[in-house]
Amino acid sequence: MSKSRNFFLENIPLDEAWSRFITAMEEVWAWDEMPGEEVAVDEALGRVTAKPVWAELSSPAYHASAMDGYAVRSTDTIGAMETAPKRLAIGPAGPATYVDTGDPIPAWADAVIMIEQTQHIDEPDGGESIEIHAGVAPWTAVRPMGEDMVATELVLPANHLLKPVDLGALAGCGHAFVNVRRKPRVAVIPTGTELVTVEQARRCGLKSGDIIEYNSLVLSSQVRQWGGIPTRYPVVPDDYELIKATVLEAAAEHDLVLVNAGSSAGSEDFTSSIVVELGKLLVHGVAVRPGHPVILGMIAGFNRPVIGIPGYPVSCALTGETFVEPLISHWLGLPPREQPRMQASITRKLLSPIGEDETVRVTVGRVGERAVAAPLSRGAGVITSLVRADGIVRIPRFSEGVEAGQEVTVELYRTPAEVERTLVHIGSHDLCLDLLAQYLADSGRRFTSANAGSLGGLMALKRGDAHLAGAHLLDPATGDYNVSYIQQYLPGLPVVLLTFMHRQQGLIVPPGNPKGIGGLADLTREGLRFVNRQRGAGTRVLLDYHLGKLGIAPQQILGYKREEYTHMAVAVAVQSGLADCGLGIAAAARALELDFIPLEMERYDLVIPRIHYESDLLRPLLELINGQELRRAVAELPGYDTSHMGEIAGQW
Ligand SMILES: Nc1nc2c(c(=O)[nH]1)N[C@H]1C(S)=C(S)[C@@H](COP(=O)(O)OP(=O)(O)OC[C@H]3O[C@@H](n4cnc5c(N)ncnc54)[C@H](O)[C@@H]3O)O[C@H]1N2
Ligand code: MOO
Repeated sequence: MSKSRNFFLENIPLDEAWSRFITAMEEVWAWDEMPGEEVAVDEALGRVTAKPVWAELSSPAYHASAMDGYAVRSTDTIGAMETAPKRLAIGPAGPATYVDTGDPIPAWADAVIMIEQTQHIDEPDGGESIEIHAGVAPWTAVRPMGEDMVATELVLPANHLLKPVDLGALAGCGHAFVNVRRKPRVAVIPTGTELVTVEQARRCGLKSGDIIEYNSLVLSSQVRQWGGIPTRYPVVPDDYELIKATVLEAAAEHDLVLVNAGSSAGSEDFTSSIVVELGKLLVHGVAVRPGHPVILGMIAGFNRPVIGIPGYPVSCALTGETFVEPLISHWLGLPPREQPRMQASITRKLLSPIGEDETVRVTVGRVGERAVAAPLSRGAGVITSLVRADGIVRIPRFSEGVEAGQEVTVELYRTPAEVERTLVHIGSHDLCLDLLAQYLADSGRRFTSANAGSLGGLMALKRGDAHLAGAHLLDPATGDYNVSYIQQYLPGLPVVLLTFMHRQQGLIVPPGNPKGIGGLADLTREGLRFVNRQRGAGTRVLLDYHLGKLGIAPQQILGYKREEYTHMAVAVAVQSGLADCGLGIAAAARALELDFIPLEMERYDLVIPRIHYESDLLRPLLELINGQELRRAVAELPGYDTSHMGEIAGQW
């Protein structure tokens, strides 16, 4: 069998891929629901019934008193009135007998009178009785036998996911054990010579090319969450025979084998060839993105399905959701999981290739009357895009994308109630916003932030896509920040300009400043490579302002046209040696242990439309900005000054 690389990736629509997979499983009975097994009821939470459950015993098993009081015959109480009370002697055979809530009522009784509605009388003859002032209807305050469950009655159907109350009902009607579907056993095999465990990384550090292995952690946790039993295998290096042997061993003992990475066309991507050798390759390449190079196949002999899961972490997690979850649900007799959905307006244009269903991760919030969805990073390696995602939007393969402002359906990872208490920030990003988010969480608010640069933030406010925008736009003419930009770009929109903090901008240089850079005047030096920020970024405006003052033209600077989108990206360019310096904030330099040459404290404001400024939703944010706690936390970060925090720098 050839061990050569497989360059051929198909583009099979998702429905077609599923139908091939299901047909192949049906042929060998691998698509059948899992068989049942008996488990004790106190072990059965989250399991799924394999058979209907019928009550063994009735509950209650006798006519029970529903109240503390006296059991009576209802006929003995007829005629009792406020003006003509009746007396009933207390005795074991009636006409009145004391019972507690839950006690069986005597066979002769058919009702209970609550103790508060009786008056106790000591009779002269030493006997006791009660006086009642109203008659009672039959079965008053009595829980008749079988009120809850009658023996032989259906208590739970088959294919029912057991909740805590279900377990109570099962025990209550006499079941100590319940027949539930066996949990599917799923092997999770991470492959890749570059992979190291997080423990190894902590012990020995990371060498260039090392990647911390965590996809198997994600996949096995997904499997467990969806009701299967994962086996997380140790990393198998990129060795054809080793991977093959592991897959075979796993197939013998599991219902499903997941092989992670090695799914595409690289020199060490063996999974598809191994599936061909061990059984049948059904699909290699599905028309979805991320997750395109997915492999679906069957291992002959054991008749086990195998899924080759792409290595990129986002592709891996989404392939789990797309293929593993529905399979486990089906085996357990459950319908595929359905996320709550909502309509939202997308905050920016998204282009998407025709021919592939694309899954875009978004944050979601409600800004005024509109729900808005802001796209997160589309990189298949950016696991934090899934961590931060409030939901996903699917762009169908027939479409070229969506326009800004277009309505889309979001499949939510959160509850709609969480979306309602979300503050949406679009604008320039700063570390302090993360701090703000932490503090806001204590007040029950979520804070999502999309980095669109200062001007991008103002544009988002104009479209009604955000509650607030962080901005640090210097006006070269006045030396003031943001005011003239708001007047120019947001005419007619009532807004409040609230100062958040001042932060140190300066030149980020390698440790020890090897090129001896002293300031912006040095940027024109022969051979010195600069890295710039994108147009519309406040930092870029600041640079241009100072270059103007120094009489330096952009053409004089090598790398002026090389643009990065965040402070961190600038710092990374310097750290990796791609540039000798870049303009950015002190915090970014500090994060990568780079040196920093201070240039100027710039003002960073929050631009907030008045309608949101005065809303209940934003009140905790204003309280934080005006309080001491957040101020102290920001002041502790290097390069920040909080002496103007909370001042109103303008309002319109
Ligand atoms: N020439 C082509 N190259 C690639 C194609 C293609 O069609 N033609 N497809 C791209 C797409 S799309 C994806 S998705 C990836 C899939 O890659 P593989 O499944 O072959 O996985 P690797 O290349 O081994 O790894 C990709 C990436 O993910 C990291 N990784 C792998 N396993 C883990 C793990 N267990 N935990 C954390 N991270 C992991 C790995 O180190 C790589 O960085 O292929 C594209 N290329
Ligand atoms: O399919 Mo890959 O998963 O797009 O990144």
